[in-house]
Amino acid sequence: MTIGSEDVLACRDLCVSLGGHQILVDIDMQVRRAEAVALLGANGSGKSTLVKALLGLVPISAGTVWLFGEPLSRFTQWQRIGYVPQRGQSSVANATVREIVSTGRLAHRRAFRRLSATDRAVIDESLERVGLSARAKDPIGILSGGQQQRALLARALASQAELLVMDEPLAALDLDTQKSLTELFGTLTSDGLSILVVLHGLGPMAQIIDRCVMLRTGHKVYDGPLEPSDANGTGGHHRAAPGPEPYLPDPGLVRPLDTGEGH
Ligand SMILES: Nc1ncnc2c1ncn2[C@@H]1O[C@H](COP(=O)(O)OP(=O)(O)OP(=O)(O)O)[C@@H](O)[C@H]1O
Repeated sequence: MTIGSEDVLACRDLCVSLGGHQILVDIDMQVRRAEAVALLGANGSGKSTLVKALLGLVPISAGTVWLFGEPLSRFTQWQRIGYVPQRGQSSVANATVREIVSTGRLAHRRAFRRLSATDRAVIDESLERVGLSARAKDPIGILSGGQQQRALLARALASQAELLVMDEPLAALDLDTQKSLTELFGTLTSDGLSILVVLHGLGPMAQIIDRCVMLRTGHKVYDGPLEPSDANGTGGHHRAAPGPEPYLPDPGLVRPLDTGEGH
């Protein structure tokens, strides 16, 4: 089985079982270079599990994952991937914000070497980009939830990865911050960064998402582009939480149900 030369991430027939239950069933998907793909679906549909399986963080029961063209089992270039886990999964309360962001540079440093001037500049710029420069010396544990999320994003930015995998990165962030980070992600994808992002609602991210993959009870039920009318971001919540009725594989499902505009 071959994968596309532009694919930075791909999986075929991916199955995951946890605790005796099959969580993901025969998932095929890919993320291409410079593409931003949203992973959508109701609570418990398997989005986080899929992301973790793609990164080798949970065991795969069947199927294959490729990262940058290498099978997951042989992949070693983890510096090419930045991962922003779901909030609350990676807090180290006593570390300072700067220390957390500095760990994003680990893959670039040689063992036992201090941070280089380049490392420090990248860390400073990453803190600046998420608006946390003034909080750099604070222990991360005293920051608000949204500020902690920004620190995790800064760590991913500091890694200068080619693929960012993010699990609800904008949850708990105010709208202005969501917009400015979306703008930043848009600039980075224009420069060749690829993004796979778990979202509950598209919100401002609709502006930069090229394609969405929707899961329902562990099955992929949609993989396609956003409709042009989705670019205003109003449709995401409807898209992210399909109702209990049988799924119709119709891209119309990704159309906003209520744009709030009168007739
Ligand atoms: N370690 C585990 N053992 C057993 N079941 C698990 C485990 N991890 C996840 N699950 C189950 O897998 C299903 C999918 O969970 P997952 O966290 O992937 O969903 P999600 O789509 O990311 O949900 P949410 O939108 O609520 O974050 C859920 O029913 C969950 O209970």
